[in-house]
Amino acid sequence: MSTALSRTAPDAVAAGTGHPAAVSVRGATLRYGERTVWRDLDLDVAPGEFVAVLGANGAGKTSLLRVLLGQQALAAGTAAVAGRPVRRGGRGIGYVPQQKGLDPTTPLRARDFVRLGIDGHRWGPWLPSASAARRVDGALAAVGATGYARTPVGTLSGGEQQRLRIAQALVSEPALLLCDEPLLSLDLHQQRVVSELLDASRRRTGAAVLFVTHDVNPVLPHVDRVLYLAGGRFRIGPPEEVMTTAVLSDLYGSPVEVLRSGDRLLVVGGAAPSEHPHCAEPADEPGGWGPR
Ligand SMILES: Nc1ncnc2c1ncn2[C@@H]1O[C@H](COP(=O)(O)OP(=O)(O)OP(=O)(O)O)[C@@H](O)[C@H]1O
Repeated sequence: MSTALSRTAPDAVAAGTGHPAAVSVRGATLRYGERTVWRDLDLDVAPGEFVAVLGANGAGKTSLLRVLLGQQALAAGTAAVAGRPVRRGGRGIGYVPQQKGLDPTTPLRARDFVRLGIDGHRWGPWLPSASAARRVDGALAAVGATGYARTPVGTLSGGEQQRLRIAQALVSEPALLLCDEPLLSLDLHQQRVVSELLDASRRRTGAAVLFVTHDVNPVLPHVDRVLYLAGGRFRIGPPEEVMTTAVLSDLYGSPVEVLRSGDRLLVVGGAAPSEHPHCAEPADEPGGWGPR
């Protein structure tokens, strides 16, 4: 069932651009074996648009990013990036993967790790390039990592490594940024810095942002629309349309309450209906007050 509340991207980023959608997903169904994770998903993301992807553990958020990266096939439907069918290794996508600590022995300095975002796909020796080096310097500075540019990445803290992943995703100025819980491990100040950085970057370059998160609050000021996945179904629209008690209760098929405190949202309750016993437990509900 298609449950888009507002299928059209905001005028400010969609109207009159003449460009294909940054992301276009049609009638998409994702299955792992017998299990349907989500179905009949329709999603258009305009260049420059910031879409937060929300949903309980196991709702299929990371899987959606993997589909757009060409790493996961759909059971039905189509997915295109910048007007072209998705394919593995496609250029023009910056990806911040879900965080995993880097091996302490990883033989890379921080700035080399960031530079992989420019030429990591190439075989053979790196060609020194002044402009690539300038870009790396700029990306390091933007995430506040200049001070440890020469430090081996594996010896850095989780938050410091996370800043480098974000710099690596931004350094090539991609047309599409896929961010999988990019604020994890970051302190409050860095959460704000990184959220504002992603927002400024998409405004400057016209990159679309798909931002998977369990807490919409840190990015709420920047979000154009929310894609909420639950129990194989979805809702998409501006936060004020999707993040409501009525809409989320309907989506989950059980009582959910959305509370507001100032400009922050708290989602209480929610048990994702599931076609799979694996997912039949009450959802660890996203959308909480603040950083976890
Ligand atoms: N390669 C795979 N083979 C089989 N099942 C998978 C595979 N990848 C993911 N799944 C299952 O699909 C479901 C969705 O996984 P996914 O990682 O996309 O969820 P998510 O919404 O990102 O969850 P979380 O919030 O916990 O990160 C999960 O139940 C997961 O176990």
